Amino acid sequence: WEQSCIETCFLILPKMFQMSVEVERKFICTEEILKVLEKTGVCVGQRDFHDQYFDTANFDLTLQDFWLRNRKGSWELKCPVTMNKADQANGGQSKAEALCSRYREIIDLTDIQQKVREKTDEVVDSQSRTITTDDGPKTQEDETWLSGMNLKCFAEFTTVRRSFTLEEDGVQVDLDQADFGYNVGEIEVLVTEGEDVQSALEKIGKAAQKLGLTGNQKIPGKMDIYLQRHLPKHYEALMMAHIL
Ligand SMILES: Cc1ncc(C[n+]2csc(CCOP(=O)(O)OP(=O)(O)OP(=O)(O)O)c2C)c(N)n1
Repeated sequence: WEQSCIETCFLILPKMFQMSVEVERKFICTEEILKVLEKTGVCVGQRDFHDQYFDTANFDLTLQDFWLRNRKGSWELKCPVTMNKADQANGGQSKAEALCSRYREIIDLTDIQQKVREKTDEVVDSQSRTITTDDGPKTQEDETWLSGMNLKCFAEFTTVRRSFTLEEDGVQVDLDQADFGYNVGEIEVLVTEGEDVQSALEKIGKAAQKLGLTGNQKIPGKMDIYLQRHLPKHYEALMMAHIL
């Protein structure tokens, strides 16, 4: 009993708290929207960060909608979230959902390496190539595991981000300026995995209305534009696979 309590407290609980799902809607921030945001939101700060994104030469991760990045020295893996039964019963993708994206974020390096191995091994298996199992040391700074899994940096850029909070519980609005010349805003709500995503979508819908967002087209993110401009082959492969 004692052992299982220790495991729950030190091994399982911390990981449960890390399993967050990010629901977000991107938008192009016009002068009018900025005015409303500055009036109704609270600016919680400005920061800049450098992102490096990694994949294999065959785009094995991104073609499965997995996005591995290093931001300011920390590893993050964004994984696609499949629709649950309640969402399917709700009639599949609603209008609100069509404008939003949702990803599960893994930040524990061991979990990231395991998931990446799983995702790239599937591809390796199907092509009958040799599987590399020794991933090397597992510290945030040690990057030898990347070459062990044939991962290379394919994109890197710096973003200046201004963040605001809105009245709605847990709604954050970020205004990003990427150094390759693309500005994009996002309304974001974090939910714990398994929680009802519908309430997050509703909050995002209300925030969008408040800001006066019009149009019902999904707005491209920084990576979409980066790939389109700098890596057309990779971009085309992702478009063909309906990832972007
Ligand atoms: C609109 C849209 N954007 C990105 C993707 C896929 N995708 C490409 S790169 C990528 C990873 C990060 O994308 P994004 O959330 O746009 O970056 P950022 O805002 O800097 O991250 P945050 O600070 O919020 O964690 C994804 C999920 C998609 N399917 N649709």
